[in-house]
Amino acid sequence: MDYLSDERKKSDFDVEAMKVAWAGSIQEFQLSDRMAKLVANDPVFEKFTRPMLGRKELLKNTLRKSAHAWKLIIDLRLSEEEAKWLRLYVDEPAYTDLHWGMFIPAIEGQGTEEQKKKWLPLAKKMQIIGCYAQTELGHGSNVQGLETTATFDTRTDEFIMHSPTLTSSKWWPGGLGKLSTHAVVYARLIVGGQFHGVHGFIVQLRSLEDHSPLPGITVGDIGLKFGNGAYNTMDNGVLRFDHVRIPRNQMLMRVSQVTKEGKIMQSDVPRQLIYGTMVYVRQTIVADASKALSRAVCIATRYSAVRRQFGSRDGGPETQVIDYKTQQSRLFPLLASAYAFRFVSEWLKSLYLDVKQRLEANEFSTLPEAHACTAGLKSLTTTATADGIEECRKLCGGHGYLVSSGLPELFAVYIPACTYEGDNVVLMLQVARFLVKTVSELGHKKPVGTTAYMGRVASLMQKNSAVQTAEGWLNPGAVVEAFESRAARMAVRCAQELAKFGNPEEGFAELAVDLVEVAVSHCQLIVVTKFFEKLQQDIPGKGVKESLEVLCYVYALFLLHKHQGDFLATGYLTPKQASLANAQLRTLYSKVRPNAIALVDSFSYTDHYLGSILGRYDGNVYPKLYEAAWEDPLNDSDVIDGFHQYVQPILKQRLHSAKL
Ligand SMILES: CCCCC/C=C\C/C=C\C/C=C\C/C=C\CCCC(=O)SCCNC(=O)CCNC(=O)[C@H](O)C(C)(C)COP(=O)(O)OP(=O)(O)OC[C@H]1O[C@@H](n2cnc3c(N)ncnc32)[C@H](O)[C@@H]1OP(=O)(O)O
Ligand SMILES: Cc1cc2nc3c(=O)[nH]c(=O)nc-3n(C[C@H](O)[C@H](O)[C@H](O)COP(=O)(O)OP(=O)(O)OC[C@H]3O[C@@H](n4cnc5c(N)ncnc54)[C@H](O)[C@@H]3O)c2cc1C
Repeated sequence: MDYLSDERKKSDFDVEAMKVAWAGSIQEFQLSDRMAKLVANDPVFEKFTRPMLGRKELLKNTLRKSAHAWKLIIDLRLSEEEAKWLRLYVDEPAYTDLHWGMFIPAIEGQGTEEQKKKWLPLAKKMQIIGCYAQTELGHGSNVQGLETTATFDTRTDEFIMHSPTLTSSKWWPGGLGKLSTHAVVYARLIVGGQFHGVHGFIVQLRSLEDHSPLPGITVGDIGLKFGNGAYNTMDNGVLRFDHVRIPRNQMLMRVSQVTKEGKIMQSDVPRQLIYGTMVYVRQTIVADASKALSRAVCIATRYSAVRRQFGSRDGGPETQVIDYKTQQSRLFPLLASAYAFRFVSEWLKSLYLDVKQRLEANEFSTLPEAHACTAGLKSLTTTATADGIEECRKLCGGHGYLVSSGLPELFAVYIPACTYEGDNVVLMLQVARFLVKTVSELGHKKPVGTTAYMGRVASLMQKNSAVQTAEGWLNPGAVVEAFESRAARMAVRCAQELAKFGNPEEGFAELAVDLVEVAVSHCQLIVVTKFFEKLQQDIPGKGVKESLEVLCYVYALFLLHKHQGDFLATGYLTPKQASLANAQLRTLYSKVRPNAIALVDSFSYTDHYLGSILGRYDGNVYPKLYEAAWEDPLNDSDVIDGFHQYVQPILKQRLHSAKL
């Protein structure tokens, strides 16, 4: 029985076409759908018992699933793209994420042709397992502050890898703790007693025979992390070197080379390319944000349609909680954000692929913009997603707190995304630096790409919003101009404040809070703009484009409402115009309402991937919650172990004293 069938009938767009729009293309949809079903129908990938397992069992279970996934990849001859989807739907962080997601990309991006030829075939056949060992106990954000050393020894043509202090211990790398045989280790290069910056080195950590650590290497897991199950399926590790020698050709040498004689040769490649793997992963994290947020929203939306509370008339049904305006005002902006992040990630991927191609042809001019966009959007989308998952939990009331709602585990797995691959504040400060530089160069350099609007700063500073009615906000030009003006005005105001400081670094440090706000407003503008640009494309299917248009306005006007202080303080909007935007937002929520279930069905998630009783496709929530409670191990017996030993004596004592 489909308890949500009435809801599904209310929608006025073609869900199958929306699934394609969400996936990006029919090919991508079919590929993803095939992999989702493959995983959902395979009992090895069951995940409901995960939060009940102890750490050792949990990790062993992950290894079993990863081995099974690898077997499927080989047996079914899956492409790299199919394998990526398969791992995503297995939905369990594992050492393989870092092997495929960072170790291999680091070699691809920073290795020479010769190094790629040697290491990539081994890695891609999984004859070696690698991780990305950058962060240390003492430093993560400050990469230049890393303390591990790689000292060149001209006599033996080797580097000596060493951990000189406790704080130089590598600390956090996923896959390092128990599984990696190799790592790309980031260390200070020392040649002839001189420090030559941080570089990547391929280091073997464990024997390929018996997996024991090689001489001079101390390695282990850093311990339990937040939440049951969740990210504890990953062996984040600690690593120390005691004068471990590696051949010279294991330094990744695309950026700088060290010759046999101990000479440093710089190629034309900028040294920022050493940070290139982070740019790549940040871009994938934006795509993952839309997946994580859409999962939470799918659960909260379906449950909000099932759940009824108050409002019964003449004994009739109570009100579905999704019909409360307050519920809509919390839920629908998240639904719109999931779509917005999906489309901005699509754009970011194309920007990244373009930069990658240029880098391969030794053309580096677009790297700073790629860095700013990946850093800023990673920060913006992960912050919103982490907060959004928690909001979805609250939107599900008490039942959202049950592990079987799927939300606690999703939250626990997701929140480190605000920290890993760059702390979100540190990353916004990078965007701010980029914007300050752009503003300072306005006189002699025309801004391009996502900062092109800064070129119109003079007019953006003067012109105020012309919106007169609530309907007036349903105009892409009016909305985009509002976001451009706000970002440009905030940037200029900050630049003026900065100019008051004699020392720019001192000014940057003092005004950091305002600078982060400028960076956030710039990144929000990017997301809004890319959503409108998406709507200019051909999007087939009855009502699909219209529904997306509604979501685009919900996203933009929700932000405008939330940050109306900025829009008012910069003088671009009047209080009346801000309240017209809010009135329009209420109308838009009413347009989303009948389509809400269809909009989350369009994510095409299997019940397996959602992992939530509240978010079940058929809406059969209460009987399944009731059933699941009885499956809890505590309910194996009526009287639990420990009762007779610890509780009964207390009860008896009370009875005894009561008699007295
Ligand atoms: C179940 C639900 C689904 C959830 C799915 C979950 C996960 C899936 C996601 C992904 C899959 C893979 C793995 C999963 C999980 C975890 C992986 C985590 C791995 C890690 O966690 S791995 C460590 C990452 N660790 C960092 O992230 C450190 C952050 N810290 C930095 O990144 C730098 O340290 C910085 C930038 C703060 C300071 O750098 P600095 O000290 O050099 O100083 P400065 O600021 O002066 O920069 C000098 C010049 O370089 C330019 N520049 C900087 N960065 C650049 C870049 N990347 N590209 C190009 N240019 C760049 C600047 O723009 C400037 O340019 P200019 O001179 O022109 O102004
Ligand atoms: C689950 C998980 C997986 C990880 N996987 C890996 C991995 O595979 N490989 C790897 O190498 N690393 C990994 N990391 C490490 C991760 O990349 C770092 O933790 C991250 O980059 C943040 O650095 P940090 O820990 O040094 O934070 P810190 O920089 O110490 O942050 C602490 C606080 O200081 C603030 N702060 C720091 N610098 C500034 C500044 N300049 N201005 C203002 N505020 C500042 C931050 O905003 C934050 O509030 C992982 C981390 C986690 C949690």
